[in-house]
Formats: sequence, structure tokens, C-alpha cells
Amino acid sequence: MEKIEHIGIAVNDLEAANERFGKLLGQDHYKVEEVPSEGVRTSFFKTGDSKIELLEATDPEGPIARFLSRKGEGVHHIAFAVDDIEKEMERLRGEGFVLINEKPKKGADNKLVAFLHPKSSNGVLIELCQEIRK
Ligand SMILES: CC[C@H](C(=O)O)C(=O)SCCNC(=O)CCNC(=O)[C@H](O)C(C)(C)COP(=O)(O)OP(=O)(O)OC[C@H]1O[C@@H](n2cnc3c(N)ncnc32)[C@H](O)[C@@H]1OP(=O)(O)O
Ligand SMILES: [Co+2]
Repeated sequence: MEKIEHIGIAVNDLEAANERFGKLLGQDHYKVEEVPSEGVRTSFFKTGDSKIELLEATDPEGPIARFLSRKGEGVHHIAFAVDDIEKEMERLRGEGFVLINEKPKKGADNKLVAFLHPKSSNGVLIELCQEIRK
């Protein structure tokens, strides 16, 4: 794991949260991107070497909608940058971690992503992110 790539925060209203985090961080978000496969619309703020990712549900059955209905707004996941996501998934499987997705999938912000089940990591949902190289 190289560094914290982003911290994902589930929000009810992306525009309102963009405004609030914009004031908090003293800067605007640099993108809004929908990821239909995940049932989310995301926005990103650059915070030094890592980012804040705000997540609004676009699918009432999706993971963010479920999280919001069960837990309300709040920190949803921690994402780590990895150089080789398949290799890292293999390593973590070997260490006994439960991978939610068998294969990496396309995430937001030009990344390949995979998730570990929170039960493997002390109740914290962990995301692996690899930059999609040109
Ligand atoms: C990919 C685009 C973007 C990016 O960065 O590129 C994203 O980050 S998208 C983020 C949204 N996508 C995901 O979260 C995908 C991975 N998540 C999942 O597959 C599910 O949310 C899962 C498996 C973590 C939970 O799904 P499930 O339907 O089983 O939810 P339950 O409500 O039944 O919860 C089961 C159990 O897990 C606990 N839980 C759920 N979500 C979280 C969470 N975010 N952090 C910690 N714990 C979580 C929940 O409390 C239940 O625990 P229990 O003890 O059984 O009550
Ligand atoms: Co994320």
C-alpha cells in the first residue's frame, strides 16, 4: 500500500456537501463524476497527497443508499493507492482478507478499484485503487 488515496464520505445531497466541504477546505471540488455501476455520483477535493471523495447515492438499492439508510451520513471507506491491484489482491487473499469483488473494476477518477469486506479490517471498508495507465 503506497498511501491513502482518498477517504470516502457518504452524503445525502452532493451539491450541499460540495458547498460545505468547499468552505471547510477553502477550495472547490475538482470534479463531479457519476459511476453508474456503483450507483453513485462522486465529487473530489485534493487534500495534499490524498483526496476527499464525497458520495451521493444514485441507485436506491446501491451500497451508498443502503449505508445512508442504515447509518446516515459519514465516513464510508478508506482507499489506498496500490501499484499493481491484481498482485495486491492476491497478497491480501493470501493473508486471509475477504475481497468483495473477484476482479478489479472501473472506479472514479481514472482508477481500477477493489474492496475488502469490513469484517476483514476491523469494521472499516477498505478500497484498493490503481491508476489506469495510458
Ligand atoms: C467505485 C467508485 C468510487 C471510487 O472510489 O472509485 C467508490 O468508492 S464507490 C463506493 C461504493 N461502493 C462500495 O461500497 C462497494 C463495496 N461495498 C459493498 O460491496 C457493500 O457496501 C458491503 C459488502 C460492504 C456491505 O453491503 P451489504 O449490502 O451487505 O450491506 P449491509 O448494510 O447488509 O451491511 C453488512 C455489514 O457490513 C457493514 N457495513 C456496510 N457498509 C459498511 C461500511 N461502508 N463500512 C463499515 N461497515 C459497513 C454493516 O454495518 C453490516 O455489518 P453488521 O455488523 O452485519 O451490521
Ligand atoms: Co472510493
